This record gives sequence, structure tokens and C-alpha cells, in this order.
Amino acid sequence: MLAVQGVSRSFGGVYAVRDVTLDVADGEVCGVIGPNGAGKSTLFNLITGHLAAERGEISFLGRRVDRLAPHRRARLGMSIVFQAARVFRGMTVRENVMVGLHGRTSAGFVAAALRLPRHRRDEREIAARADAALDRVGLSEWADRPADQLPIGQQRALQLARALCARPRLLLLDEPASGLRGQERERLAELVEELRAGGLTILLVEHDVAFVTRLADRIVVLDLGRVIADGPPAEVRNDPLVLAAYLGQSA
Ligand SMILES: Nc1ncnc2c1ncn2[C@@H]1O[C@H](COP(=O)(O)OP(=O)(O)OP(=O)(O)O)[C@@H](O)[C@H]1O
Repeated sequence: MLAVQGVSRSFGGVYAVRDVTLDVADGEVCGVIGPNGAGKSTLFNLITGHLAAERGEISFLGRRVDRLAPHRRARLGMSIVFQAARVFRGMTVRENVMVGLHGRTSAGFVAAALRLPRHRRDEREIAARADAALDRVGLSEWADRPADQLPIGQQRALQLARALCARPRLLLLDEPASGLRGQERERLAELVEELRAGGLTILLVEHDVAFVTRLADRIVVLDLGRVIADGPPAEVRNDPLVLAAYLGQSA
């Protein structure tokens, strides 16, 4: 589904991502881990299109995308949940999800401004899709409440719902577990497991090794911008290069 081939990106002459190759197969959960500064965020942004690659190719569903703007990649079926994404205050949970769907409807701005019947039909359809997504992430009961009153774990679930509304082929998660503890982290892991069971393909970039090890079918480990391991979690966890990279950091 996703093929990253020999991709590099530097900042001020120093490589943040160097000659990275990775594939994500249909239906797979692929985790990307690595110590601080390994290049995880840079790689994530290269895949989404928020950063341009200096070298290499990125293909999605068999099509070159590395010169496409982020919104064009999104339209092809990539949906992103950013680490720092916030909820819109002063809006309900349902409205927060609906925001992502406006502009994707057929009637468009003019029909909306004039409140034409077509627009009202679109609004109903959008609300129904938002409700389906909220149901999928277990937030139905919260739909009419102000979004900023949600605990942080559920705000993360809300962001997932927003991403799911676009009916992605590939879901890209940037550090989804950051800032979550105990129960909240457990709930998010269960949610990702449910999405995987539903056949969704997921790329999970995450600092928390335990979280990724539990969820991923395959893990790619970055260190100093390069891939140092790529394989099933059990294999990667015992890889001497991986252990050394993490130990080096704690030292
Ligand atoms: N916009 C930028 N300008 C300059 N240097 C950058 C920029 N973005 C990243 N870097 C550098 O590239 C390297 C990789 O950073 P990146 O944020 O991709 O790593 P990371 O694995 O996501 O780290 P962390 O786990 O700490 O978030 C680091 O040395 C970082 O300082």
C-alpha cells in the first residue's frame, strides 16, 4: 500500500532521515520507533507531504505521491492524526468531527450559504457519518457535549473519529499515546486493535516501545535517521543494534 524507497531529508547539512526504505502492506499495522532525534517525526512528515524529500520515492496505492501536496495525498486515502492536534473549543464532539467533512460534500459553499435543500441533505449526511465514526471509537454518548470537556484520552479518540470519517485506506498516527497514562493508554490500544481487526492499514509512529510492540505486526526501528531493524516485534525487541541504540540514549 505504501512504499518508501531510499528517502532522505537533511536540515542544515545534517541528515534527519537518510536513505530510508520501508513498505506497509494492505491490512498491516506497521510501527516506527527509535530513540530521541532518530528521525521519526521527519519520516512521518515526508510521508504525509508536510516536508519534501530531497531524494527517494514515495508511492501510495501504486502511485508516486512524493511531489503531491498533503491535501492531495489525503484525497487519495491517507488520513493523519497529528500528535499535537487539538479539539475546537465551543463546539460539541459531533461538530468537531463534522468540521472535517465539510468541503467534501457535493453541494459546496454556495448551496450552504443559501441554505438550499441540497445543503440540508448534505448536513444530515455529514451528521450521520460523524455519528458512525463516533460510534466506532466509543464516543457516541459524548456526541452532544462540549469537546473541550473531554478527558485527553477521549480527545485522542475524537481525533481518530475525525480521521476515520474520511474513510482512509491508510491511517497515519503520530505519537498517539503521548501524554496518555494507564487506563487511557489501554483504551487507545484497544481502539487501534479494533481498527486493525476491521482491516484498516495503519502506520504508527511512536515513542512508547511497549505500545508499538503490542499493536504492530511489523516494526521499523530508526536511529540517527537510518533504518537499523525491520521485522516482527519479537525479533526487533532482541536485536543487538536496537538494544544498543536505546541503551546509548539512556547512557
Ligand atoms: N525543522 C527542523 N530543522 C532543523 N533540524 C530538524 C528539524 N526537524 C528535525 N530536525 C532534526 O532532525 C533530527 C531528527 O528529528 P525528528 O524530530 O525527526 O526525530 P524524532 O525521532 O521524531 O525525535 P523525538 O522522538 O525526540 O520526537 C534531529 O536531530 C532534529 O534536531
